Amino acid sequence: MGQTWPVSTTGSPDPARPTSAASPYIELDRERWRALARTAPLPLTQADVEKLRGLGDPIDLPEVDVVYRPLTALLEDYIAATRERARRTAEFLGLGQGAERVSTPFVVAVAGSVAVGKSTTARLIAHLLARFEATPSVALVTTDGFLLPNRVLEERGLTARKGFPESYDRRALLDFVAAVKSGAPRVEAPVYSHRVYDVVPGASVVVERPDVLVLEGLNVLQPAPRGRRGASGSQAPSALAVSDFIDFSIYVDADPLDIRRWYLDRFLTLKRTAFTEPGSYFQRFAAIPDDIALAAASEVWESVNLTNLRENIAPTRGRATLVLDKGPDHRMRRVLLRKA
Ligand SMILES: Nc1ncnc2c1ncn2[C@@H]1O[C@H](COP(=O)(O)OP(=O)(O)O)[C@@H](O)[C@H]1O
Ligand SMILES: CC(C)(COP(=O)(O)O)[C@@H](O)C(=O)NCCC(=O)O
Repeated sequence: MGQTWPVSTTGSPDPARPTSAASPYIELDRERWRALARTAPLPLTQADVEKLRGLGDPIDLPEVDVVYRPLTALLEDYIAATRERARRTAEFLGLGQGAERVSTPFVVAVAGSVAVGKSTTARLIAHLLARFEATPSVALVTTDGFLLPNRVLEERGLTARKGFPESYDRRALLDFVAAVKSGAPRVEAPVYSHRVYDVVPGASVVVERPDVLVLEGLNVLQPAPRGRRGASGSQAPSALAVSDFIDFSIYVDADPLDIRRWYLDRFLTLKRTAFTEPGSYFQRFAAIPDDIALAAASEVWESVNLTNLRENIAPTRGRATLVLDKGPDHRMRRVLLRKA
């Protein structure tokens, strides 16, 4: 509570303002980015508007138009360039009409804090990318399915560390993304339920070689964990990270005080809706007064989610291809795009 934590002191340098004069990013302020919407293709149709409203987020449609239409047009350009490179590589290798043989799903990752708006961004991007003729098939996977089951978290003393890198089955997540990027015809990802606050035994989402995989999660830009040394002192072969299989990454950024407010607002909304449902892990909160429930949620924010943001998530921001910086009202303030 009352946390003062300016964006520039998150433990990693603001990627737009590194200590040296040069930055690896091009910075576009709201007006400059907005101007791109005038020429970006595929304006929203009535069907899009209805579909987007049906996604359950309080989406401001003009905002979708100015932010996500240029963003998805840019992504389509990266996808086309990647496919062209695959075609040229196949030609170089003498694989004949083998663009297929080296071309795999384009993986777009969406990273950022709990409650910063990753899910909303990922859903919007997935919907908008599927409208393009070149990418009709788009799959969306969230990394929460790869969290260790509550039973295992308890055994390892990680119950209060949900969302921290060590709370995931990192090997399974890495294997999943590696299989998708290997062009495997069918890959399964486990599923997490926010209602029961646990991984759903036996449930999975199937990814069948889509044009694009949107992968959303707190830790998608995390570097590989430090490899354990084997008996011979040699480094264990675990140096790969999920980020090695990402083609384009988006870090959704905002002031932590704003994110905290969004977290608590969402908590209050859920308290009145999802928490009242039978089987909800948080049903006990539905019946207690708002101020008491909010005090408990603030404590979780400070001790779990803000700590994870500071220690593990914000330090990965500078690895993103694009940083989407949002103001207190969720409106985009600026976009940082990595120089080519
Ligand atoms: N563009 C937006 N406009 C208004 N509210 C938003 C927007 N993006 C996210 N939110 C709200 O902020 C909260 C957090 O967003 P969400 O996508 O659930 O975050 P995350 O997936 O990062 O935890 C939710 O209550 C969501 O409805
Ligand atoms: C499930 C999450 C860890 C997010 O997982 P992600 O999909 O980003 O991998 C997070 O939403 C969460 O529930 N955190 C636990 C702390 C809390 O209840 O706020």
